Amino acid sequence: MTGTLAQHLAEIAAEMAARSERGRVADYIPELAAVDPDQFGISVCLADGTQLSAGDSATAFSIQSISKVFGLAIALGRLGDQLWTRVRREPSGLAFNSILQLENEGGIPRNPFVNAGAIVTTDAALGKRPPREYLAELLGFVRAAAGADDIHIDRKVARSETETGHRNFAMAHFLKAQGNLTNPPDHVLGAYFHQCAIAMTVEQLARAGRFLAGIQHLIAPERVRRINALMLTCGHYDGSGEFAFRVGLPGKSGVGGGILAIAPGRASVAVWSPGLNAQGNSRLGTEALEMLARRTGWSIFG
Ligand SMILES: NC(=O)CC[C@H](N)C(=O)O
Repeated sequence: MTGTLAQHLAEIAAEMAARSERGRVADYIPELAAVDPDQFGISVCLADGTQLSAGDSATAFSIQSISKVFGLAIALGRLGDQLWTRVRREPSGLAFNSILQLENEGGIPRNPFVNAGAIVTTDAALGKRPPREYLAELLGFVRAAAGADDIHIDRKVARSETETGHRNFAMAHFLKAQGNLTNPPDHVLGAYFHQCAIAMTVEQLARAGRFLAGIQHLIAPERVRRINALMLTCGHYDGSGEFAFRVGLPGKSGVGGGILAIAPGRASVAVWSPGLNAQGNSRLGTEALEMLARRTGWSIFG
């Protein structure tokens, strides 16, 4: 299996390196606009402990919204099912940063992976603590999951988004007005922007996802199952249906071009290519996962 898998990964990386249509790098966060789109990396951790990688697998990138998965794990650990009184579990059918639904639906975000839902989840994970303390817990969790100490927050990316993230400020203030934030909006967003600015390689990210594949035990299996359900239905925003159709795995994307995909019981997979499709998900990352799922038969739908 590992021999053929290594071959699959090498072939996928070679094919992705040759693509000319690579999507558009996120430019609404100035610091991310400067990333070279000509990069691609993939890494897979298997249940037997093997890890195989190809392409730019040791280059750190901004994990952005993939961090929402780790933040959700921490919020659920602190609040348990109480979190679901403040955020729902339905796909939004709208862009990750859309404000439209929030007023219509009384300040209760559709799910923890759209920005509004992640802002509420971050507020819940913060509790009454200063953002610094929450970020230390989050980094500790990610480092423990990845088995790596050299994972850091890229402060330039965090600052870049703090200076330009006006849509997120608008949402946080609206949530506050609706009584769905306990902390001041700037504290919550300080934590949120810094969490999004965690930089990791696909090798580290694939290892950090093992607990979601059930091949490392970090949180209760019941929570793992639920986080996977949300990744499948909401992890790619208004591209979630298409991702389930093409790849058939729970996945979480970020505008840095990373995707974490989970083959339950089998593997944790991380891909990265900075160019995005119209829904803000990695264009080549999705294509690579589609190829991998087809070749391995890992789709959860058989
Ligand atoms: N989809 C994403 O990765 C979005 C995360 C980004 N930090 C934002 O809030 O806009």
